Amino acid sequence: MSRQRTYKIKECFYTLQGEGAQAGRAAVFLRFTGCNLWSGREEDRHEAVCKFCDTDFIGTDGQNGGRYTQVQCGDLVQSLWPGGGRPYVVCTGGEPLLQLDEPLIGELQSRGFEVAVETNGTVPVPESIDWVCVSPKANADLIVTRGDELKLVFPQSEAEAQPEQFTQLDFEHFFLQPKDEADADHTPATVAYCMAHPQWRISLQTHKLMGID
Ligand SMILES: C[S@@+](CC[C@H](N)C(=O)[O-])C[C@H]1O[C@@H](n2cnc3c(N)ncnc32)[C@H](O)[C@@H]1O
Ligand SMILES: Nc1nc2[nH]cc(C(=O)O)c2c(=O)[nH]1
Ligand code: SF4
Ligand SMILES: [Mg+2]
Repeated sequence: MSRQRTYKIKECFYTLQGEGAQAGRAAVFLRFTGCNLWSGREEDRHEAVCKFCDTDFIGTDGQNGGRYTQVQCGDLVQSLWPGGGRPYVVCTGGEPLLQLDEPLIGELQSRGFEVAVETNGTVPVPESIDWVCVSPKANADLIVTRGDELKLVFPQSEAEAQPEQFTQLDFEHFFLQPKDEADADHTPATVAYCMAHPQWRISLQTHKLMGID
């Protein structure tokens, strides 16, 4: 008996894209389980490559979470779109490119969806994706050097994660996104950097400001 591959989905929900050049646009978010830069367990955070993550991406216990085949995943995403407009799905995680592949992208596109990805840039990007957002991380090999937007969390102390390291790469948009941290407000420093370096725009996490997912 042949077994169909399944995708492990943490959660899937309909909201507005909060960040970057598509901020404000209605989107289905498809959050994949797992990441290559952190286990997702709080007790491992201090030794993770990526230490500032704001997301729970372990397991399949979120809203609409579960293991889905390609067609089931398409059904789920399509069921959350209200109709009208240009259907938009943002694949995120965790690191979505550990699982998202050409067959699933094709499945979503065949249902009329424009397919976006939020990636840390350490995993090759399938050619057919419509919108690529890369968010580089210090101490992680950046292999994705082109795309639609580069969205750097700011500040990061390491030399290799300074904004100047990325300005020659082949992206349409360059964003700095203030690092969301419990006891510090990094917005003023991000504002100052963008004003001093006009190639960069600020990306606020507007969903958090609006109190939506
Ligand atoms: C949770 S990540 C998932 C996708 C992928 N693993 C990545 O890192 O791009 C989604 C976006 O949130 C950003 N992000 C994560 N933690 C953040 C924080 N504490 N403050 C601001 N942005 C954060 C990431 O850099 C990325 O742009
Ligand atoms: N509304 C909303 N916009 C987002 N943009 C990127 C997100 C992510 O976690 O990848 C995110 C998210 O979690 N919610
Ligand atoms: S790479 Fe993305 S999902 Fe992974 S820990 Fe960092 S911000 Fe979170
Ligand atoms: Mg998020």
